[in-house]
Amino acid sequence: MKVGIVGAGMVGSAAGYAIALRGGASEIVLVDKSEALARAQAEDIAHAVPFAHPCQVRSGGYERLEGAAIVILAAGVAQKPGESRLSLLSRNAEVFAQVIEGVQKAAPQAMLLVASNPVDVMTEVALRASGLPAGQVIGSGTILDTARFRWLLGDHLGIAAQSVHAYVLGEHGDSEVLGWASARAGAITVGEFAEQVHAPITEEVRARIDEAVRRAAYRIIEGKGATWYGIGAGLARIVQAVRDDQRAVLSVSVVTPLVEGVEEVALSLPRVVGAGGVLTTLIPDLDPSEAAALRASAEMLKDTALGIR
Ligand SMILES: NC(=O)C1=CN([C@@H]2O[C@H](COP(=O)(O)OP(=O)(O)OC[C@H]3O[C@@H](n4cnc5c(N)ncnc54)[C@H](O)[C@@H]3O)[C@@H](O)[C@H]2O)C=CC1
Ligand SMILES: CC(=O)C(=O)O
Repeated sequence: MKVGIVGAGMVGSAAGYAIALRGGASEIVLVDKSEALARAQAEDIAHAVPFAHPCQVRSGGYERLEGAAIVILAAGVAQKPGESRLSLLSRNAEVFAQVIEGVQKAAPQAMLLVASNPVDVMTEVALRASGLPAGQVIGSGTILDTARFRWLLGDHLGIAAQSVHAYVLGEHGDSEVLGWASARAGAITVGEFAEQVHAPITEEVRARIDEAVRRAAYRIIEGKGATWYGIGAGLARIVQAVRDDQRAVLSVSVVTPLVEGVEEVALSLPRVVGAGGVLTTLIPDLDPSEAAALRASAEMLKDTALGIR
């Protein structure tokens, strides 16, 4: 499968690298407004290929995206320390107007996988600009926040993150909702698991994990200027689910007909992802405070998206 990546900065290049290491594509094409950057990133990633799986890694203009099954959109500006994701909206919406036109000329059928922030609203921007079906314009949404949540829960419980089934819902951003009520460790609730291993999830533990997930990007950006490994791996995970028609349950963002009374809003819920893109959306159990928080997140995203229509 051919995968395009527009925006060969930290996120785009990390995604390309992770896809190459996972064997997620037969060809990867990097496009950037800086051709020199795209060329250098492609050459560097290609040098990892002999240690991984056969894959062509190239760079070039939009025309080189012809035949791509999926194109990752990671172009635009990123947050500066202390800046919120939502503050990037008008600048990145302008970038997307050019980028989506270029992608669609070369690869009109390609599924779009949006990473640029604010990713939920940018997913809606990409949907409206492309005219593709909603399930084929996928935002990485909370795939990264969910990974952070699972990692922290696994660490607290002393088990692999892979054995923790828990999702972050709503916005990929400050209003996101950690789904504690539906969280499972193995086949039991995280609360029951925590009691059995004598590591109770007290209010203090819960608050610590919530803060660590919600503020992760701010902390990492303060320390190293940007985040890229986690999202690179998350984007590669979504590509693999599509490529292999895995029907994996992943928390990703698509424009959703109805969430907690809010219509037509892009946000994250657990969704079945396969060859056709998002195939099914799942509504997890929510306690009343989670339902209210999800509604507030959906309303905020809806209002923000209406502001740029
Ligand atoms: N969804 C998520 O979980 C995450 C999203 N992000 C977002 O991803 C985006 C990219 O972040 P970074 O890679 O760190 O930024 P970066 O600045 O390293 O890379 C952005 C790239 O976009 C390119 N670009 C800008 N305008 C363009 C245009 N019109 N056409 C083609 N290329 C263009 C730039 O030349 C640059 O190479 C940001 O919006 C950031 O907030 C970052 C981390 C996680
Ligand atoms: C930057 C960003 O969106 C993240 O690391 O969550």
